Amino acid sequence: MLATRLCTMRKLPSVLARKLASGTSGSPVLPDMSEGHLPIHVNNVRSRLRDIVGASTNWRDHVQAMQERKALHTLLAKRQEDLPPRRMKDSYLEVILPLGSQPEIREKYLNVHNSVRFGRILEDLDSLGVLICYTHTKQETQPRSPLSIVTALVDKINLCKKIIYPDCDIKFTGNVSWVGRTSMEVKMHMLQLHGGDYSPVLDATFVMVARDPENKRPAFVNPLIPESPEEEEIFKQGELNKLKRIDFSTASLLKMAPTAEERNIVHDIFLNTLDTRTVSFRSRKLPPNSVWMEDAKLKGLQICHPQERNIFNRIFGGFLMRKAFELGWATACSYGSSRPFIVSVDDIMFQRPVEVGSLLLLSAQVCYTEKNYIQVRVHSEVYDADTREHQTTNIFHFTFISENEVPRVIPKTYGESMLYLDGKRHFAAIMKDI
Ligand SMILES: CCCCCC(=O)SCCNC(=O)CCNC(=O)[C@H](O)C(C)(C)COP(=O)(O)OP(=O)(O)OC[C@H]1O[C@@H](n2cnc3c(N)ncnc32)[C@H](O)[C@@H]1OP(=O)(O)O
Repeated sequence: MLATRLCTMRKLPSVLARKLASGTSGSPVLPDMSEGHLPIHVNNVRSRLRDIVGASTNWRDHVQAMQERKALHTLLAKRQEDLPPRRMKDSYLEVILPLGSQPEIREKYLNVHNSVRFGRILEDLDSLGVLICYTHTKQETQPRSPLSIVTALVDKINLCKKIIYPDCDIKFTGNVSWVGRTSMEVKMHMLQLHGGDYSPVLDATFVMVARDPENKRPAFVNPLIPESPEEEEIFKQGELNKLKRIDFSTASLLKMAPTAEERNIVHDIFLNTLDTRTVSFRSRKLPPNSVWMEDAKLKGLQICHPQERNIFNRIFGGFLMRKAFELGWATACSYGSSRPFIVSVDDIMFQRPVEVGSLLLLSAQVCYTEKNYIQVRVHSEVYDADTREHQTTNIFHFTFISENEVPRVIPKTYGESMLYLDGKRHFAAIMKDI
């Protein structure tokens, strides 16, 4: 039994590893070092971003820096057609996180299990994604970019390694893979050095949106021209991803009733939890090896200090992801009573910016389980203490695999049943992907 479980855990990553190695995950754009694309040290990514937009390094100067950015408004293109098209390789970047060769930077990335904190990787991916978009939209004649490029969506991050080693160099690569009018899809890959070779660890797809210098209205970005049949394929996939996202959101359980099959699932769960000794719809009994959904959640609060701001003086998306991931991980850990490993992150929507000074409330809920897998949803909202209003800022979806088989999570109310079905849909989409 145990051997079968271990096999399942190993099989999942190797399938993705083969996909990554064969390039089917969308990375045929080759590094073109001759065009000046030298690898960047991870510590320089954010300083480069600050230079590109002219962000202040001290919070006390942020109002003045924002005023100066306002003046860049005149540099925005009036039509997308006025902007020169770019190739995929124009935005290709490589970033090195030298955990092996520079031990002094390890501490920031280390967790207590002697592996790398995935939350830190989320932060690095977010900064790199934005830098890739600035590289795509760079105009040689403009020393400062008038664009404010923000993360709108983490479409997916699929991992093919359970452990990220804290003492081996990491390389991130990525480029813009699809462009709309004001939005850009970015594909990124992370590899780790073992025995002289870099092997794949994860691949990620983010969507970034360009806004005006005050971050109030959308702004046009340079078109993207695919140059080869492989790039045509990647571009087409970007188009399909956009349509898939629209379909997924149209069929959202917040807008539409569940399908007939899903309704049956919910009703079966209801019947299985009725107490047969009392003829009542109200008397519910937890089946063996199960946990009520209401007992499978954790909450957290974050005060959003200026230290966590991004280059636009809002809270850094990577920080929000790290906090949500860590709460999600703790929830999975406490649920499964063993160490969970992240398998996939999908569909993180950044619905509205989080202002510096906000009170950020995070709620993590185990919403679906299957064998060793735990699907966790983290909801984040800002709370305005003056008006007592709550506003949702993000929804995060994380899939973990636990070392042991976990109990089934059981919804009791209709609302919980919808969360369960939403978690099941996310889980099914992930399993199809890997
Ligand atoms: C260190 C530096 C890092 C900096 C990075 C960050 O930290 S950023 C911080 C974290 N992120 C944020 O704070 C962003 C918060 N969210 C927002 O501000 C907003 O929701 C948004 C700007 C993303 C979208 O605003 P709107 O919905 O009003 O935008 P609008 O409808 O005009 O659409 C503009 C373009 O975005 C696309 N778009 C909007 N939401 C999308 C989504 N969830 N997934 C995919 N694409 C999306 C649209 O298709 C359109 O593209 P086309 O025009 O191509 O058709």
